[in-house]
Amino acid sequence: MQQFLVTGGQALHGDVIISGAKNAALPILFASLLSEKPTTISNVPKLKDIETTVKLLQLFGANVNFTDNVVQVDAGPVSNQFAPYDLVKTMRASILALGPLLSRFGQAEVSLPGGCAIGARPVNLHIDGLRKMGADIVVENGYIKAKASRLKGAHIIMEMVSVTGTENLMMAAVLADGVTTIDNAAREPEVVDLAIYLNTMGAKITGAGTDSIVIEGVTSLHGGNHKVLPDRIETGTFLVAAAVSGGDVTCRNADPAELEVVLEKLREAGVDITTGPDWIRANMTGRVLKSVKVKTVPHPGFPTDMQAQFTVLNVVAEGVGMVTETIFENRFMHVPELQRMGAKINLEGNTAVCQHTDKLMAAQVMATDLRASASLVIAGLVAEGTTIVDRIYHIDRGYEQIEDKLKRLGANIERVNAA
Ligand SMILES: CC(=O)N[C@H]1[C@@H](OP(=O)(O)OP(=O)(O)OC[C@H]2O[C@@H](n3ccc(=O)[nH]c3=O)[C@H](O)[C@@H]2O)O[C@H](CO)[C@@H](O)[C@@H]1O
Ligand SMILES: C=C(OP(=O)(O)O)C(=O)O
Repeated sequence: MQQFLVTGGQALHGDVIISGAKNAALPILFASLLSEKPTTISNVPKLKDIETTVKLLQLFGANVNFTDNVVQVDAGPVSNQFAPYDLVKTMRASILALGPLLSRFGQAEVSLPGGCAIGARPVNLHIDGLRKMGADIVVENGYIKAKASRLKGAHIIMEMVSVTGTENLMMAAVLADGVTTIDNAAREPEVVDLAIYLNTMGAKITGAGTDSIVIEGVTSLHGGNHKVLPDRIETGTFLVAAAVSGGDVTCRNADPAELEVVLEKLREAGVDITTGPDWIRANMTGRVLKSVKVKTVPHPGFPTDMQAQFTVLNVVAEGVGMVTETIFENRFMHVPELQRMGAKINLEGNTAVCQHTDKLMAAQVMATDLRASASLVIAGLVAEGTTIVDRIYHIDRGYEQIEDKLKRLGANIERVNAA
């Protein structure tokens, strides 16, 4: 098992190149199953979750080539619609195979993904939506078994805003008979990127980015090329690391429009934020970090995937900061680990009340999920001594070459094999 050793005390300085978004690349790769023709997807981050997705696509029978952040998929030969537990358990987003497989082949059997450290994470909305489109679905022995000779367009009102739920139903609707409307749809930039990719292949989707998406079914898709949008959460993570360490970092290949609320919160925290068309600079030199109040909500609100990073920001900042989590019921697993480093945080229901902590102290801490891991690394950057972060396979799910990128900014971080 690998660990990070992070020695605190260096302010981050310089430029960092932002990778393509994991949460856009994943649905887009699964969407390639909808076409019999080859497609090429670029700016795909090299991550554990992407490797898992490639394995799943290959298992279904697709020819996949992944070189230099470009994935070529030929899903023409796909003949198997079974997603086994062994692969699905390592990546919840595997549920995104369900919509495309069912829509193109009339059948799919996908393991239930189950919960994870941040919560129960049910998939009832995916199943309900597909049933509304005429699918016959049973859930037995831990598998979702779905059949439909051809899905039919339907009016689906999502009970709650679900990102992958919206994506799964949008993909399923692309080859359905008739028009599907998804109301109370997720508005995340990754949903928009998926719609752009699908439209490039001949789908007829309008309204992505609003809460009402309309999909006019077509009989087949052609091939196409698509470049995945920049990862807004990776961007936000580096901006927070710059702020917390008192540094000056410019994120390149980034999109400020995707991160408006996060940038607003960083400005409120006293960070000098400047932006250009494809860059964002966070300069903290000679400035005082002030605590902020954040509450996670679906896009365009403050993202839950930035919550753990802002918890650390609030611990280091002057004053009392509040972080309220409304999306997932258990997304504070980083709090006890940060407390082990001396962070003054009180959990009051779904709010973390963070008091300014003069000095964080290095400790051995355990990563529990992807963004919790990022928060521990950021804390390590400012703690006194060398922090050991265990279970960094979580961070490898979602951050491409994080230690190399941090080192280039001056951080003292090493990946080692645990003794
Ligand atoms: C691969 C990917 O894109 N992951 C993101 C996606 O996860 P994911 O798509 O899994 O998250 P959802 O948007 O579906 O979850 C939002 C809320 O809806 C609930 N829910 C969801 C589906 C369902 O069928 N029933 C149900 O009750 C969830 O438990 C949660 O409380 O959006 C989350 C919220 O922005 C992000 O944190 C994840 O990084
Ligand atoms: C929670 C996340 O991912 P996933 O939905 O894949 O678990 C995340 O990206 O922070």
